[in-house]
Amino acid sequence: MTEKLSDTARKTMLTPLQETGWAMVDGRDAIHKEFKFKSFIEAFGFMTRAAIWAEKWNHHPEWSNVYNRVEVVLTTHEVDGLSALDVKLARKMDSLTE
Ligand SMILES: C[C@H](O)[C@H](O)[C@H]1CNC2=NC(N)=NC(=O)C2=N1
Repeated sequence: MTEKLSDTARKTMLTPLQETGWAMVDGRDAIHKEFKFKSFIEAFGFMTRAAIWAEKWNHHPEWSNVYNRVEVVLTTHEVDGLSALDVKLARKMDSLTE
């Protein structure tokens, strides 16, 4: 059963993500990050690679793409807030840009 991140988990798990550009969404228990790429094709390729992991983990982002930018919001709808799955997917997305 997916659970909301505890307060202590938030401190230990979200702090490193803030260092890579993730931030809380105002008014939502969710995190967001804008990824910027050299081109539309690079942005779309990132989305394709991330989509494979999202499908594998059955945990999907709320995201939009404008040209070379991808805006990503992560939250867990089942618990109406952040869970470990959001942290996992955020870390994976960061790794897919390297
Ligand atoms: C039925 C399906 O397993 C659920 O709707 C999954 C799909 N992907 C999901 N993605 C996210 N971000 N949160 C969820 O609660 C969620 N639930």
